[in-house]
Amino acid sequence: MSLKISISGAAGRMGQRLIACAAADEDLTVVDAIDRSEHPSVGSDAGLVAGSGESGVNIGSEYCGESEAVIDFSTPDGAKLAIEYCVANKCPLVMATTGLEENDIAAIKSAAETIPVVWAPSMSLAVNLMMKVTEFVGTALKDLDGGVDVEVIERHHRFKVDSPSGTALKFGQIVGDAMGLTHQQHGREGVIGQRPRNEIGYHAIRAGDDPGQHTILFGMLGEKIELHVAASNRDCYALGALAAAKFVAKKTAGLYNMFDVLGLSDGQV
Ligand SMILES: NC(=O)C1=CN([C@@H]2O[C@H](COP(=O)(O)OP(=O)(O)OC[C@H]3O[C@@H](n4cnc5c(N)ncnc54)[C@H](O)[C@@H]3O)[C@@H](O)[C@H]2O)C=CC1
Ligand SMILES: O=C(O)C1=N[C@H](C(=O)O)C[C@H](O)C1
Repeated sequence: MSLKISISGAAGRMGQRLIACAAADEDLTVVDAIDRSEHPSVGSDAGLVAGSGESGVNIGSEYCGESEAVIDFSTPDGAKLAIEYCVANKCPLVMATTGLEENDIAAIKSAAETIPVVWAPSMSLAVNLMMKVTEFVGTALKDLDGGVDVEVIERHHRFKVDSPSGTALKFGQIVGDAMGLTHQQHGREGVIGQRPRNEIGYHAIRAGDDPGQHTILFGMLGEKIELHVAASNRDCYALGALAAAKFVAKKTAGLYNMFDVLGLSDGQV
């Protein structure tokens, strides 16, 4: 039986790749292609907009009510509507939108009390594996004599609106927890003095059409480690989100992440 899914943010860069990748998966059927009502593609066939051929589903702003999982790659406003729809209709949710505020995050956690939710800033296998490696390296270097300076450097396309990326913030949280680093420093300018020991530096580069790269730099005295992960295109995120939809559709209420989907949770690796 094919799983019926809804895509929120369907006319966007990620939405189009989700529509195209889902069309190539016989275990999935897209029943809703949701976008904001003012979007110029509303009323057009979602598959034609995505360049993957006619799908028979037009982009619209109302859910049809048949969905067995909603995938949201939109904006904080779109995410809010997706959460409200899923809670009201007891529908499993995959939340991929970044740049969320505290109240949005509270809404995700509250939703997970009644429906299953997968929430992750990156649906990529490689990124999630690198999070595990980052935790390992951070833990190993925690008490190193001479100290270790951690910098998180991310690169994305010029169209990205949130900064730093949700993934960079997650890398920072992981390495901060592992190493006991408490201060977040976003860029540096002026005569600000020597680098304090307890900070994580974040640097967000915006250039061209880059689909996403993250580097975690561990700077020591005499040597350094740079962990680097880069997307070649957006399908790593789309395919991860579709796997998350299949996962979440079988789960009971609760908050899950991509470690759960990929079998990378503690005790599984
Ligand atoms: N977790 C992950 O693996 C990834 C997350 N993202 C995140 O996904 C989000 C979308 O990224 P892109 O596709 O590049 O952006 P985009 O700007 O190309 O697409 C967003 C789409 O959402 C639509 N939208 C706006 N309001 C809406 C509403 N109320 N309901 C439904 N749709 C609405 C927009 O009209 C647009 O078509 C961003 O927050 C981005 O950071 C992007 C890639 C991977
Ligand atoms: O906006 C993007 O493109 C991406 N956003 C996500 C983030 O903010 O971490 C994930 C990925 O890096 C692509």
